[in-house]
Amino acid sequence: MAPVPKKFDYLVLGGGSGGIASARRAAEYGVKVGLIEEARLGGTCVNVGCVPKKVSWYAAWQRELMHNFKDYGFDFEYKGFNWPSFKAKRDAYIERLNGIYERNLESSKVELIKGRGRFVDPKTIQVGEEMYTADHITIAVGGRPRIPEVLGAEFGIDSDGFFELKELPKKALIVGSGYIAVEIAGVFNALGVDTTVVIRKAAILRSFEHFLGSHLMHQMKADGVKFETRDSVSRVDQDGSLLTVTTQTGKIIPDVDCLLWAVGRDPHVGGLGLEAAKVEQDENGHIIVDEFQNTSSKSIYALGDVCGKALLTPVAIAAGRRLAMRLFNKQKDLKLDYDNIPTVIFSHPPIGSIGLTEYEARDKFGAENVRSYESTFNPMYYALCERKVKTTMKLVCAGADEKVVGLHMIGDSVDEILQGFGVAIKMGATKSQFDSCVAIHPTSAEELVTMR
Ligand SMILES: Cc1cc2nc3c(=O)[nH]c(=O)nc-3n(C[C@H](O)[C@H](O)[C@H](O)COP(=O)(O)OP(=O)(O)OC[C@H]3O[C@@H](n4cnc5c(N)ncnc54)[C@H](O)[C@@H]3O)c2cc1C
Ligand SMILES: NC(=O)C1=CN([C@@H]2O[C@H](COP(=O)(O)OP(=O)(O)OC[C@H]3O[C@@H](n4cnc5c(N)ncnc54)[C@H](OP(=O)(O)O)[C@@H]3O)[C@@H](O)[C@H]2O)C=CC1
Ligand SMILES: N[C@@H](CCC(=O)N[C@@H](CSSC[C@H](NC(=O)CC[C@H](N)C(=O)O)C(=O)NCC(=O)O)C(=O)NCC(=O)O)C(=O)O
Repeated sequence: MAPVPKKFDYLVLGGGSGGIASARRAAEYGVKVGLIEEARLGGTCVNVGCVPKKVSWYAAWQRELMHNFKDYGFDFEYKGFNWPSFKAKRDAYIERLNGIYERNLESSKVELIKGRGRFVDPKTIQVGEEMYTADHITIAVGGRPRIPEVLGAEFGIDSDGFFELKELPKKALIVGSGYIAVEIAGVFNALGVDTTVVIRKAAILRSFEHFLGSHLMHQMKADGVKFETRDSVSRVDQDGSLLTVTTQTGKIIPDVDCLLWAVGRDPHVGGLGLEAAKVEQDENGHIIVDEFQNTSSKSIYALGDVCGKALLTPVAIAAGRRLAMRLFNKQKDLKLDYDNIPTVIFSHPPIGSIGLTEYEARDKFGAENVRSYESTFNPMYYALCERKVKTTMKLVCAGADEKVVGLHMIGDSVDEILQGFGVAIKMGATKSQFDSCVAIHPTSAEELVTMR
């Protein structure tokens, strides 16, 4: 006889950024919540994403600062970097976070169900031998790295593998041109790895405002990163611990000790029983949702990376919390506004972007109604330094009142500058309102309120 399902008010499938946030917020309203997680709590962000990535970025940043120590008068000699020691400390931090998240669930009275969940029908999820049911079910199972179909692709690693590396490679080849490719290339290069990025087109970060990718590529090259453009990997051969990579245009790249695929991510939906749940997916496997995170199946919702839109932790968290408030706190019209989501690429230097690119603004408002302001400068930090890293900032404005509809920037500290300006843009600020705020001098951010 099939076991009697254990009943919850709210079941969340996936204990990553969106799932945890939604489950804990729902529990605040006194409902009985279960959270199903098959791996380490915290999901991609905590375990193999934002958190260990940002810590790695900080390590690379320390190394970059050292290049300027002499220029600032310090008697300094670089003696090397101990990756195993750094990795051990980074791993210990993640383990601490896993524990904090488990205790947070306990204190929120969310029941953690460990194991892989699978729908058997639209109301029931099976985990191992147990069955669970709920009035409302949210799918927040995230995504996983995509591996291209290339002969010998299995000899490469993905971003998950990057965080497992026991030693720093000597010669790395990174395939891809998006967030992960440029972030990991930046870390490797700063830490002394011979780094090449293979891109199938001529530019990186092509979905962003054009100058961001070109400026970053210029700086990465100046810092020693090599690019193979308009090319792709056609086969990979292993010879002992080293790889030989052959490209479509016939280049042979020998002695590679780390080949890393960074060509996008796919929704983690295999074996989830979405058909049994009557949950529809798009042609890429992403779960189709409406603006309230409702799927095609009544009382089943989906959010975060599995929906394929704005794959960012704060997006998953915000959608999860709003959904819980809509379902359990009578905020029946609450939903996440996916417009003007700020995003940062932790490259070297970092990139910050929100809103429309200039092309998108021209398309939307007509070229005659769009005006852009741009500023490129050497931040004062580099005034005494031989090595210069330029900053560029661009405001895209539309309409007679010059509403700021896009802000794009690359340079030191833009990662921290963007959040506050994001608030202003979300509030509908105009260029003259930007200018009405007196500058803070000397900072990079002041450029944004003094542009002409
Ligand atoms: C290398 C990297 C760096 C990143 N850096 C940033 C960054 O700096 N800033 C940022 O905003 N975003 C960043 N992201 C993106 C961010 O990590 C994701 O957008 C975010 O984690 C998505 O949250 P989620 O809840 O949708 O899914 P996830 O966090 O992926 O959580 C899904 C969870 O569901 C579990 N699961 C899956 N299937 C099942 C099942 N059947 N049963 C039980 N459990 C299941 C998984 O084990 C996982 O724990 C990065 C991503 C990567 C890969
Ligand atoms: N800082 C942050 O907030 C971070 C966020 N993330 C999130 O995770 C998502 C996934 O990251 P990522 O994996 O970098 O994916 P992205 O979507 O950012 O970039 C992948 C790029 O790789 C190129 N590509 C695709 N297929 C191939 C192929 N077969 N061969 C060569 N190149 C290919 C494409 O660019 P082209 O068409 O130009 O070739 C594509 O845009 C990001 O979109 C982001 O939302 C990830 C890391 C950091
Ligand atoms: N802005 C700080 C962030 C520090 C921070 O958030 N640290 C986290 C680790 S990153 S943990 C990864 C990510 N957290 C966040 O994105 C932070 C969320 C923000 N504080 C908020 O509440 O909205 C996440 O997946 N959250 C899901 C959730 O919490 O529901 C932590 O220590 N957390 C312990 C705790 O929460 O007690 C920084 O960058 O230094």
